[in-house]
Amino acid sequence: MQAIVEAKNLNKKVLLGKQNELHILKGVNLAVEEGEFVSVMGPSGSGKSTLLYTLSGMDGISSGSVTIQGREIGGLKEEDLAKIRLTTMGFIFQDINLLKNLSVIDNVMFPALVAKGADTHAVHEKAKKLLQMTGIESLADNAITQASGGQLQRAGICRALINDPAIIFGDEPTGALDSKSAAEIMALLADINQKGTTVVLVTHDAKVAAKTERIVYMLDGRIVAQKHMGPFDAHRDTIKEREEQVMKWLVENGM
Ligand SMILES: Nc1ncnc2c1ncn2[C@@H]1O[C@H](COP(=O)(O)OP(=O)(O)OP(=O)(O)O)[C@@H](O)[C@H]1O
Repeated sequence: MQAIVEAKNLNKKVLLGKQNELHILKGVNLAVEEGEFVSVMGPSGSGKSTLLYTLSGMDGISSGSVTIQGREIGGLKEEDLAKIRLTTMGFIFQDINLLKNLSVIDNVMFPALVAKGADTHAVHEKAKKLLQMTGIESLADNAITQASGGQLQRAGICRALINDPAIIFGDEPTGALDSKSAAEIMALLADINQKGTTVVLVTHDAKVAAKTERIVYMLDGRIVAQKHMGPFDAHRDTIKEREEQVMKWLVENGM
């Protein structure tokens, strides 16, 4: 299996004032393979979001390297990096970041229309299919202010998928949702992953992590433990058992 995204000895430092430097990521090594479903856990401030943003090239790094599909992104021009982000990656955030003056379907279509020469009709058809897949097709023409949190998150997933990304990054994608909506969104992400898209998400929630194949645990800017759960198989496993395994692992490792 080839790594679709890989960090080698990744360091991220930021200057706080003139004198103080904060070392956020401290020599992180992580290879995510094509088709994997990975979650990143760890206490608040351990560097999870920073890892996600540096892996996706949304944030720069101080030293080390990040490669996406074998291509090191460190030396790329912003324009080239933006193109890679647009065509290779989808992003789902906790605070969904949809544009308030656009309808649900226009929000979903937006990243595809940014590309020059996009076929608006084809993009519209594809957006409709995605809305259908996520069960919110009836909201297509509604203002996003009329949608619930779970519905907005579904729209966010549709938007993340519109350019057929090879990889989806999620920063607490279920963090703002009630448990029923969170479970539905996770089922959707698992389904997308089964169809071949790599998914990497940050979560505080053991129930969310239990649905992923591999859990990476961060502490103070380092990856200190990993757990290979294997793919969730609804015929063989119950999510409750997997969640208990995750909780046990967290406790055993003093996490
Ligand atoms: N641009 C920045 N400038 C200053 N400090 C930063 C910056 N980005 C992150 N930090 C700090 O780096 C640390 C790691 O932040 P990060 O958001 O990656 O952690 P996290 O594990 O995702 O936390 P949480 O679970 O609370 O979201 C925190 O102490 C944060 O305040």
